[in-house]
Amino acid sequence: MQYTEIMVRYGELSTKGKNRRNFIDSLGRNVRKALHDFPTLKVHADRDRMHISLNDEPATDVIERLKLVFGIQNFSPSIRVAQDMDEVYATAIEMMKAQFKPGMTFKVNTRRSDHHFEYDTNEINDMLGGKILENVDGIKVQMKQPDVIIRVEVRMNGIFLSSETIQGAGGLPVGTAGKGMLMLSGGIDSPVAGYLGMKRGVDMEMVHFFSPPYTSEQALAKAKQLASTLASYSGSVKFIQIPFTEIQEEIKEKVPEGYLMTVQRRLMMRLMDAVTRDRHGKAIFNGESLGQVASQTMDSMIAINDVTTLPVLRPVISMDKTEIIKIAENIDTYNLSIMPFEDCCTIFAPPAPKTHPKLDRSRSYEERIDVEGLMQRALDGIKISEIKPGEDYMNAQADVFAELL
Ligand SMILES: Nc1ncnc2c1ncn2[C@@H]1O[C@H](COP(=O)(O)OP(=O)(O)OP(=O)(O)O)[C@@H](O)[C@H]1O
Repeated sequence: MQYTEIMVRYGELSTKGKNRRNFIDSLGRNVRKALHDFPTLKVHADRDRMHISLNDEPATDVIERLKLVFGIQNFSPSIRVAQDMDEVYATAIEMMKAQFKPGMTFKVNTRRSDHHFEYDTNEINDMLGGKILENVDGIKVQMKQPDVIIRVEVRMNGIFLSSETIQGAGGLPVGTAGKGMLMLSGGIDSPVAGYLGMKRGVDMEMVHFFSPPYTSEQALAKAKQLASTLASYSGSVKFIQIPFTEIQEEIKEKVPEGYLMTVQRRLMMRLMDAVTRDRHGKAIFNGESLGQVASQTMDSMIAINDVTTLPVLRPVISMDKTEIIKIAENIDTYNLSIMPFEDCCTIFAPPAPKTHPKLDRSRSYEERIDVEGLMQRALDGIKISEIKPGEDYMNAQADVFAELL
């Protein structure tokens, strides 16, 4: 069927009282961004619904993009006809025939915003229901949970018909919760944490620590590729890479082995604090899940959180690994995450890190290194780039990958 419009129903934002306008405007901006390469589309957001006029663009491509936009509860591809019941009958019958299977049930559900139209909602339901029964052999009416609901909307500019409701991504429009900074490693958990934060409306920037020559260009490319996958949910993301080699070397030299990991993480957190404040972010996000590894005990969190007063949000904190993996598969980050590239933390990880580090010791071991000088040099070496969905960072490394597979 040649659809003319997609009608979008808002998610949770309908309940947000006076913030509603802000939410609807953000959603409008995000939808336009997601559809920027379809220049003829027209997006119009009103109080209750958003209408996307397709202007002959193929609905299927637009539908795939819309599925990723947070703040959409669901949406329906629709066909606009004139305010003329004969046109309504013909289109609805065609719509029904296109999906009819023996034994199928249906009902008609009409809404009317143009109250001048000659028939009211009950009359339209009855008249159209009757025509469908006459013209589609074997179909039956059922009021409760029918297989198909033919939705009819009578508006000033025409009558809109739809029969399909496609699930949206839910959540809140990206940007409505303010800016946050994700600590993005190459692992499974942090991309999932980023996705979940974005789903709650956070405009997420991706921060990656890397340690050349101990970590390779491929490890960096992998983090960028993960950022590009996450960018599908917001249109684009900032990728902030922070050089971490000198810090790790100095810690390795001066800090006892049991506290290597804790002091490294304190320095990461100090840098996160500085970058987040500098870029007007409001919180730090990471992929920690309680008890998963040595750095993820509550004692470790006390010893590491000590260096920042910003909120450190951990969206996957209470999830099992299998639950995290399920989300990673759904959002298409899993296969990337399991590619075998060394992370800056694993290379400098001690064989037996303290799982319950002491706060006072963490502080005093950290005093052995030149925190200020090291941080300043790392901050001076930061590189920031804009990453968009669908960009390919791995192919540049294709030869190296081919050898590894
Ligand atoms: N190189 C890095 N750059 C940015 N953040 C990092 C880096 N390494 C670790 N982190 C952050 O610290 C968190 C804990 O890392 P850790 O290596 O202990 O756990 P993990 O379970 O392997 O997490 P992940 O699967 O996200 O790598 C990560 O989820 C991530 O948010």
